[in-house]
This record gives sequence, structure tokens and C-alpha cells, in this order.
Amino acid sequence: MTDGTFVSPYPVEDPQSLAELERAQGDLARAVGRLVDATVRTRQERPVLDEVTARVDTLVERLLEQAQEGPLGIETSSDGRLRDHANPMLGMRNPIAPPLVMTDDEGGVTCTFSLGAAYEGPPGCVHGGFVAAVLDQVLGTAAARRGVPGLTAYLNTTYRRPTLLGTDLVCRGRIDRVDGWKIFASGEIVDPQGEVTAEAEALFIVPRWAREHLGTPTGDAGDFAPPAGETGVSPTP
Ligand SMILES: CCCCCCCCCCCCCCCC(=O)SCCNC(=O)CCNC(=O)[C@H](O)C(C)(C)COP(=O)(O)OP(=O)(O)OC[C@H]1O[C@@H](n2cnc3c(N)ncnc32)[C@H](O)[C@@H]1OP(=O)(O)O
Repeated sequence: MTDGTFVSPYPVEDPQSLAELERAQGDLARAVGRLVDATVRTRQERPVLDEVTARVDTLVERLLEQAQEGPLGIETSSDGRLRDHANPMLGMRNPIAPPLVMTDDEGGVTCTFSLGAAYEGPPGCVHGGFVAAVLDQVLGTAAARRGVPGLTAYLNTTYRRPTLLGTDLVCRGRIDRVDGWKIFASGEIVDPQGEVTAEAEALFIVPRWAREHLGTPTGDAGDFAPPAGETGVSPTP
């Protein structure tokens, strides 16, 4: 989804306590994100590794004492907007989300980000799948912010040069053409030297099951509620 692009049709009963819960969820995700990074980079040996593993297992059990069965889907945030907190690119509750933070600009969106050791593909470089995932999310967000929140029908990615880990990167996405429920977008990742490391052309399509709920492309979720069983997307009142 698009992390707050759409106003939720569901009212929030107690925004203040939900905001406090969200802060705690975000803190946990950031702490676990540091754990993921440390797990990849540590040079500790046994018995330290055994000790940490046992402590992590205990913490996992604690969290699972109260957990839902399946994925999160879409939830209404304390700010009254629809958010996909589990999104691995920008979800507030997902420890592996870099996270990507988007700003609107003329014709699309811009995102600055940096990826660490947990995203390594070729030595010192971002794994190509994550390069494509960043482009997918940024271009998809540009489409959604134009009121056409589609699923990716294709994403043609060209890798021009290695995308280095630990550097400040910029990804831009723009809309090239809108044709009804289809939106054609393109974008690129640029390194600190101003060189394009990867670029993509993509088509996003609002699926049939979502069209009647959107009515016409508006940029707002309206009374959006996907039919049960037709998609994994499940808004939570
Ligand atoms: C509030 C509402 C929320 C809604 C939802 C939120 C999503 C908000 C996303 C934000 C940003 C996310 C960024 C990460 C994005 C992912 O990660 S999405 C996950 C990866 N993608 C998928 O899983 C998509 C899987 N594929 C599908 O679900 C379906 O094939 C599609 C793409 C939705 C299209 O199916 P459909 O809805 O049945 O559309 P259909 O009527 O068959 O085709 C419509 C038109 O598109 C054309 N077309 C279909 N597929 C293709 C294709 N691959 N190539 C070229 N043309 C095609 C058809 O020929 C047709 O053309 P016309 O005849 O109209 O000229």
C-alpha cells in the first residue's frame, strides 16, 4: 500500500492511545532492525552467540503470547489514514523496512534512503532484488498519489552500475502516462556522485476488485473494502 496516502473510511476511537501504541511498535521495529544489522555484522563467538540466541528466543515467545495469526493487511492509523505497517519497504512495524520516506514533488515522488549490511548482494553492494523493490515501491507510490493505486503488472529494471551499501541514495519516481485504471511510471536510483545506478519502467493497474470501490481515480480510499477471499488486503476497522 502507500503508507498514509489514503484517508480511512473507519473512525479511530481513541487516537491518542493508538498513537502511543504506534510509537511503541515503531520503537520495537527499530530495535529489532538494529538486531538484524548486528546479527549480520557480529564477530562474536560461542558462548556469546548461544547466550544471545537463547535470549532472543525468550523475547520471541513473549511477543507471540499476544499475536495475530496472519498478516497485518491495512489498518487505520491514529492520524485517520490507511497504512500498511508490515510493508517491507516503508512499514512502521517492519524491522527490515529501510524505511523509505517519500516526499511529493512535481510529477511524482522522491525518496532518500541508505541500505546497510542486511541488504548485501554482491560484496559491498545492494542485492538486486532490493534495488528493484525500492523502485517498485517508489513508482507505485507515485501512481497511488495520483489517485490510481495499482498493483504492479510489470517492473522492467535496468541495472546500470552497482548500488553501494551505506551510501546516501535518492530514488525518484514519476508518472509518464495514465490510461484509465492503468498508470505508466518510470524512475531511477541516483548515487551521491549523481550517477544513475538503476532505472525502471513500470505499469500499475488498479485490479478489477478495487475499481468499483474507488469509483473513479480520486486519491482517496472512499468506502474501499475489498471482498473477502479476493485479496490479501484486509482493512481493519
Ligand atoms: C484503495 C484501493 C487499494 C488498491 C490496492 C492498493 C495497492 C497500492 C499499491 C501502492 C504501491 C505498491 C508498491 C508495491 C506494489 C506491489 O508489490 S504489487 C504486488 C505484485 N503485483 C501483483 O501481485 C499483481 C498480480 N496481478 C494482478 O493482480 C492482475 O494481473 C492485475 C495486474 C491487477 C491486472 O488484472 P485485472 O485487474 O484483472 O486487469 P485486466 O482487466 O485483466 O486488465 C486491465 C488492462 O491492463 C492490461 N494488462 C493486464 N496485465 C498486464 C501486464 N502484465 N502488462 C501489460 N498490460 C497488462 C490488460 O490488457 C487490460 O488492458 P485494456 O484491455 O484495458 O487496454
